[in-house]
Amino acid sequence: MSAANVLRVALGERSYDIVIGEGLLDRAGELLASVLPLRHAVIVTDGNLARTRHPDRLAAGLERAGISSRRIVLPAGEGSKSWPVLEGLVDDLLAHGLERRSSLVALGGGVIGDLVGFAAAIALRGIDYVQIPTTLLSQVDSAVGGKTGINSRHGKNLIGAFHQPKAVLIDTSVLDDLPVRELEAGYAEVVKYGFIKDRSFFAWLEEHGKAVLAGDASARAHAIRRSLEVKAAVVAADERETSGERALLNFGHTFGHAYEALAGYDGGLLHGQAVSIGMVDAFALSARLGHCPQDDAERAEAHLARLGLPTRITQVSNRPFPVDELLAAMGRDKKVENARLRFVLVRGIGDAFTSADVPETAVRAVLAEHG
Ligand SMILES: NC(=O)c1ccc[n+]([C@@H]2O[C@H](COP(=O)([O-])OP(=O)(O)OC[C@H]3O[C@@H](n4cnc5c(N)ncnc54)[C@H](O)[C@@H]3O)[C@@H](O)[C@H]2O)c1
Ligand SMILES: O=C(O)C(=O)C[C@@H](O)[C@H](O)[C@H](O)COP(=O)(O)O
Ligand SMILES: [Zn+2]
Repeated sequence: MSAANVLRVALGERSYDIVIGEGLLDRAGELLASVLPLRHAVIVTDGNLARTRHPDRLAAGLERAGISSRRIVLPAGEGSKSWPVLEGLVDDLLAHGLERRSSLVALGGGVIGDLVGFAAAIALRGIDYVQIPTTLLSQVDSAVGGKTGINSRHGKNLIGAFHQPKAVLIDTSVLDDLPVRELEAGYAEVVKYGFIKDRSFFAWLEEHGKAVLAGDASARAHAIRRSLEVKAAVVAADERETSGERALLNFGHTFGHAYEALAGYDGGLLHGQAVSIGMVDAFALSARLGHCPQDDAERAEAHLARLGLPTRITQVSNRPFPVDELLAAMGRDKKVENARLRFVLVRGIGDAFTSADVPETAVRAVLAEHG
């Protein structure tokens, strides 16, 4: 077991640590003791993870520090970010004597993290929870920042709450079990940080991205750490996405969420894949509007393609994605203000900004060209 490194998310009284290292599940009790006051935890995980050794490792790790646990296993997949699954989860918690000082532990990818975080936000008007992310996507993105929630038939993540975790425990070794397709999808959110904030990180990824996906421990550790540094700084600067800074983390998501909504949650299109395609659209839109050099747009797309990520919706779906339906879905984006869409655009790789000054004709042109 290698030494852990720690990153602080600075949010005043809601501040918390992200602890990163290999094999940390086995040390969960020692590392989480200070945030589990009742010495008991409810571990919520999904059916795929339940078939791995990780829930047992976590329970044993907690037990070693005298912390008992109970387990709830939910169905795997995006479909679980729904009212029925949320209701079942909260009902189970209440039926088993949940108390105000009880803590939930989300062991899983972004689906479990978003859902458990939301359950924690609303049960007894808010209890504590800890994130133990097990996918690349959740380790670099969803476990941090307190965006929790479920999907609606009206759109992605439209119901939820900001509710920060008490701690985030990242055991990078669990990624060894993650299917390659999931690893690649998570990589989209890694490269997003380079696109929006850090051109030299992007250049590093061009050189080492393949090693990250191949499981090279040192490359993986650097990619996760740098991603979290960017995310933690953005979240600390704009916790509730009010100043525009946090909206930068939504790069590619206005397009991506529209693809996900039209594909149907659990329709086989992964969030990271949709974000990859959406980021290519956002680069094309930025270039079309004269903000971004065409060379940068091409360099970004080439990298995603080389790393095995889709860059066009037609590569991952045979279904039609009519431009009017995509635009209607985009109109339900949470960044809409006065019925006007706000886009995250780039001046080039590493320099993102938001703009409401985007003619619909330009968006239509990008969608028509890329569909
Ligand atoms: N809250 C946020 O800030 C935020 C950020 C990004 C994405 N998200 C959300 O995250 C979700 C996507 O998360 P995801 O990509 O982690 O998907 P996921 O949670 O569905 O996990 C992907 C798959 O991998 C399996 N799995 C998880 N860990 C595993 C492991 N270690 N070994 C083997 N299998 C494992 C899961 O069972 C699932 O089948 C989307 O709903 C997205 O909207 C939220
Ligand atoms: O943390 C954020 O802020 C993000 O936007 C991160 C995104 O990667 C993530 O997909 C998030 O859930 C999208 O947020 P939403 O507000 O558009 O639902
Ligand atoms: Zn995302």
